[in-house]
Amino acid sequence: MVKICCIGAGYVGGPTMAVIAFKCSKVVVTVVDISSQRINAWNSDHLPIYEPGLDDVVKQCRGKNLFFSTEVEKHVSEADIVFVSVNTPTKTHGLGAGKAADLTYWESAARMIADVSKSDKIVVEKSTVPVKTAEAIERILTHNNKGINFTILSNPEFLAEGTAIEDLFYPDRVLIGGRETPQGQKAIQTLKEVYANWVPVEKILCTNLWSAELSKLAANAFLAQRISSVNAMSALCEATGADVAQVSHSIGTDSRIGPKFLNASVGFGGSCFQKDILNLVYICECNGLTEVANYWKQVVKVNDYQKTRFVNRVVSSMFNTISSKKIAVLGFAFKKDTGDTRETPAIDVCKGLLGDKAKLSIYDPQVTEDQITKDLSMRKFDKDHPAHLQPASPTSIKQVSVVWDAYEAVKDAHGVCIMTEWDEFKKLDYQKVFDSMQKPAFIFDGRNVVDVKKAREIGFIVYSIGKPLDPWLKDMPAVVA
Ligand SMILES: NC(=O)C1=CN([C@@H]2O[C@H](COP(=O)(O)OP(=O)(O)OC[C@H]3O[C@@H](n4cnc5c(N)ncnc54)[C@H](O)[C@@H]3O)[C@@H](O)[C@H]2O)C=CC1
Ligand SMILES: O=C(O)[C@H]1O[C@H](OP(=O)(O)OP(=O)(O)OC[C@H]2O[C@@H](n3ccc(=O)[nH]c3=O)[C@H](O)[C@@H]2O)[C@H](O)[C@@H](O)[C@@H]1O
Repeated sequence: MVKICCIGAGYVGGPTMAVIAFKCSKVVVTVVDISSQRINAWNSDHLPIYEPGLDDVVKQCRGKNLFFSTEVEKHVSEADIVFVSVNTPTKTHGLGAGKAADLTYWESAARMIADVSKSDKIVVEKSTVPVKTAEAIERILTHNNKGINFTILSNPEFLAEGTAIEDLFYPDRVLIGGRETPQGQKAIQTLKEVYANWVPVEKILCTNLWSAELSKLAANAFLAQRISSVNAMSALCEATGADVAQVSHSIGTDSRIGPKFLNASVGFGGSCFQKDILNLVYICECNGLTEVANYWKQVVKVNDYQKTRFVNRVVSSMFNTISSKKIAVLGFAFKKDTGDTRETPAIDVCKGLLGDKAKLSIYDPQVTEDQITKDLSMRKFDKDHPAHLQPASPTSIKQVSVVWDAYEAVKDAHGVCIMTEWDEFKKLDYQKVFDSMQKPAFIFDGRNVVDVKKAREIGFIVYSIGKPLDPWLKDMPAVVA
């Protein structure tokens, strides 16, 4: 029986290991974490993350060949293959602060593996790491040379939150990078055999270590770049009367461009796109590639511009002041079907609105009040560190209330900002919403979920990203400097 241990029971470690256990009955998988709270949740009926289909998979294997434990050292020492899926956030201080990846958690995991191991192991980079990390990790693993062979592989994860189980069941590809040595190739083969239990072999791509590490950063950069490209177009659409949905459809039917990832929005969020691009920028700068670094930096800049543009639309539309006005914020998660709020555009938009002294009433079906309060009081980049390093009890913010119903949020509001494309926001009774709001009633749709024509017929003044502007908004400046 192959024994797998995964260090890090987060959004990646939890679902990926659950699927490996589910698909490979002959493999025993143990997921370990320093956070006992997280492990307890994995062992309970209320899993620590919301992900469609995850509950079923976990229930079917937990206690059979899938285990969650805080006994990190014990399970690492017993494993044949150790996946490392810990946080790799953006550095907040020191050299490379605000750009470079913080490898503190990875390094401490690697040191622990080296210290507790008594047998040969394959160590798999599951976290997203800078290219060449494997070299540093190899040095750490072999520092106290006890005669144990560690073979390092890079096996980056491409799942997206909200569709993690589907992505893991039917991946576009699985990528495994290893050293071009007999030992490296043998390790690739061992990991390949695990995935081959359910992934067609032609979809398992094998490369050298550096290609695998860099491919992950490149994939996220390309995906984010598409969103920034379409968002840049959305600004031009608003200025010219073109409709960004029509433009996206028109260009997406070109098979060379393709239709996916062309939805204009208030900006991309999530724990990875920004951090991975900043990391890529830093690596380029370190290699003296300033022009290349600047090229990728622009993807993040346009994303920030899109959020600022949105806030400025809200303020300028509402007579240039939102001071003391109630604004309903529908959705806080960075996308639908997840409760994850890391780097969600809602944080920057809410902070922008609060900066103009608005009163916010926030509703998200999956995000707790505690989480929202934490997010709005935390510094940028702090969010992606392990939970035990984050502020314990955030102080509530006077101007913000969090409610558990969309209709409650919009009651007496002057404006509604839609921040997440939850299906339920498409199905709201917008006549009822309109009736309960102050007039004129505004909708600012950051996700293009509202039927603009219908909403205007009801009487709303509607701003929808990249759509032809409401006559009310036409002469308002899109971005106030
Ligand atoms: N969230 C996502 O959708 C994706 C994330 N990734 C990458 O995967 C990595 C992990 O991301 P997430 O799962 O989202 O992070 P996460 O924050 O949800 O999970 C990381 C876990 O590692 C634990 N941890 C940290 N140091 C530890 C140590 N020394 N020993 C034991 N446990 C430790 C933390 O307590 C935490 O529970 C990151 O590098 C990320 O870039 C890659 C693809 C998708
Ligand atoms: O490395 C990672 O963490 C993962 O990052 C993304 O996955 P994720 O962030 O979970 O979700 P996405 O579906 O990519 O959405 C990211 C953000 O872009 C936004 N988005 C996405 C698509 C689009 O057309 N427009 C748009 O604004 C989403 O609303 C969301 O805020 C990638 O899609 C995954 O392949 C990758 O593994």
